[in-house]
Amino acid sequence: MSTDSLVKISDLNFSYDNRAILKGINMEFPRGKVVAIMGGSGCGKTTLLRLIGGQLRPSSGSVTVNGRVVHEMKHDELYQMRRRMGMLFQFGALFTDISVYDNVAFQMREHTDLPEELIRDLVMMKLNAVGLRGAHALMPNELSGGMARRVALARAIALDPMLMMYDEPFTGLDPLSLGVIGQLIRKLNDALGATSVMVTHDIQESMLIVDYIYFMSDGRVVAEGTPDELRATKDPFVHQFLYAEADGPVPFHYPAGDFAADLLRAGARG
Ligand SMILES: Nc1ncnc2c1ncn2[C@@H]1O[C@H](COP(=O)(O)OP(=O)(O)OP(=O)(O)O)[C@@H](O)[C@H]1O
Repeated sequence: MSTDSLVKISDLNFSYDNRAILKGINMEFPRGKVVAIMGGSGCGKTTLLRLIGGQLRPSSGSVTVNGRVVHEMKHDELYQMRRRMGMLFQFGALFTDISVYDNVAFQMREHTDLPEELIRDLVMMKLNAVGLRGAHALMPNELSGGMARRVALARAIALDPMLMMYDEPFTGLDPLSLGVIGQLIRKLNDALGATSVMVTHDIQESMLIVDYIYFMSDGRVVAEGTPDELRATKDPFVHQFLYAEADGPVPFHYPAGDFAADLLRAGARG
């Protein structure tokens, strides 16, 4: 495993009251990689993400992010770290009473002092990256489920996170949207120079885009490897998860006008 991992999880144990949820977890997320965590319902995947984000404290062991032990961070340091994490949760709903544009601008306005003209350029770039620049004026109720997920993705990358965490990013999507979101997760990770971790049940989609997969069962890592290693394995647990299905090509960009004109209009507006 890489010695230059953004996230390192060492002998991590976590219990709710007396109930052990995570039992001696060891994982590494090397910089620049996309890692999937899979496993049955209730095996502790979401709990693990919350420990990485510092929302929960380990019973023993540690999570290290960017060289710092998360549970040893002071309040301010934790806040700074979280600003550099993008999180996309399955039900991470958009604000319904403001436009697509304002949803993406929200984080930038909250957390930076950037002038509105610059925010506009950045919002348009983020929306362009998810193929929805042309949809900037729409309201959330005018979007399909897949489009809403893409806007949430644009919002999650608004502040150029070093670590992206996805919790079930594919749930509830049709197969075409699912393929688009999967490709986007990979593309955005690489474009941002970020590191991504994705909790998911969708092994088929994950195998196409991730660098490494951890399988969890009952709070433990029971199998791990690259997609190629997992395809070749005889491990019955891994086999149980594997199945084959193909997705077709989809139009990526929502219809949009000229990008340069969109950016230039920022000047006229300011
Ligand atoms: N706040 C809490 N208090 C007590 N137990 C909890 C709490 N949150 C989660 N649990 C329990 O911890 C276990 C692990 O939950 P977690 O959400 O991490 O699982 P998961 O692997 O993400 O499951 P799923 O795939 O269904 O989302 C579950 O048995 C759950 O009931």
